[in-house]
Amino acid sequence: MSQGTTFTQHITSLGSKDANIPASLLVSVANACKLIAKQVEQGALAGIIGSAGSGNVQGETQQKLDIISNDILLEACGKDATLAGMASEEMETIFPANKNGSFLLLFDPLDGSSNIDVNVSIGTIFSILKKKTAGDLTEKDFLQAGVDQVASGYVVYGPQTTLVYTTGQGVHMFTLDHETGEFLLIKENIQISPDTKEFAINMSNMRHWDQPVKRYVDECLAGVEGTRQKDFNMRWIASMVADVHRILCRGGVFMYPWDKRDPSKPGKLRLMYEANPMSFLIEQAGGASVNGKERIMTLPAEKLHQRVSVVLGSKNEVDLIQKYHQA
Ligand SMILES: O=P(O)(O)OC[C@H]1O[C@](O)(COP(=O)(O)O)[C@@H](O)[C@@H]1O
Ligand SMILES: [Mg+2]
Ligand SMILES: [Mg+2]
Repeated sequence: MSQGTTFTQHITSLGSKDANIPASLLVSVANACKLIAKQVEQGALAGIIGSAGSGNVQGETQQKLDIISNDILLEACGKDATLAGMASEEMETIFPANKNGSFLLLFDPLDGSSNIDVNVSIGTIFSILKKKTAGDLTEKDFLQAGVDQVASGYVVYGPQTTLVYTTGQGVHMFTLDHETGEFLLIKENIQISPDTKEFAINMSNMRHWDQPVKRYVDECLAGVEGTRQKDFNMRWIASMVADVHRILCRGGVFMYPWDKRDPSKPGKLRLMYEANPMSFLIEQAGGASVNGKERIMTLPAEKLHQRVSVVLGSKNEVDLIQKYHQA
């Protein structure tokens, strides 16, 4: 399709050929994200800056915008007749929608919460599954592996508001045009270069990492004089959504590995609404996504708020890190 095609046209055209594509639901998600973008742009003028003074089920302090974004998504998507129910980082359990709905929506309503107050890119991440069994909706309906996703994507609220999505037919990127209020196509079938000289990791956790991650980062830092024989650059935005966006645009590797701070936690990021949707996009763009040893998209889903270690991005780098974990 040509540049300038609206997101609604793009997804409706795909949806008209395949009933498994949640076209109307994706349009609802995009519309909700336009409303969130407005709040983000207004910042302090809209009274959205600062802590909400509450905590979520994961023990994290909620920002006002975490809650506002969650409410906007519930309200805008709950009306969609094809949606059976939702789950979110900000809600302990599931939120039923329509009895006859056939899709399930999971989201991180606001990713990069620590960046809200400092005007750095943040985003919304979403994953869509099919409801596989008839009857009342339960949490179990949501516990599906990443390979079962029928769509995923994110919207990044940065200098531009950009929507990226996949339904398993490539990865496509749209930018919000404030004149028309539409997301307009800017790039179709994005591919990530298999090699990179850029890595993203929170270096302050270095002393807590496992040996394979230490080895990989040490080798990057050794530059042209080391075994990799090339200089690497480091970027860390601390919003997964913005770090993944950079990787889709120009390659790179992103890591949030398991570390010794709390050995009982498999990682910081959440499988169902952070790692799985991003893995679907990355794989569709020719990259790879693993928890160190295994492909993230085939990991069994055991809990709504399950955590996972994440290594994703340019294929050759991810393969190397995986090899170090298997050594
Ligand atoms: O504080 P750290 O270690 O830099 O963590 C940053 C990571 O945490 C996250 O902000 C977690 O997501 P939420 O903001 O949705 O909780 C990721 O986006 C980001 O990659
Ligand atoms: Mg997040
Ligand atoms: Mg969040």
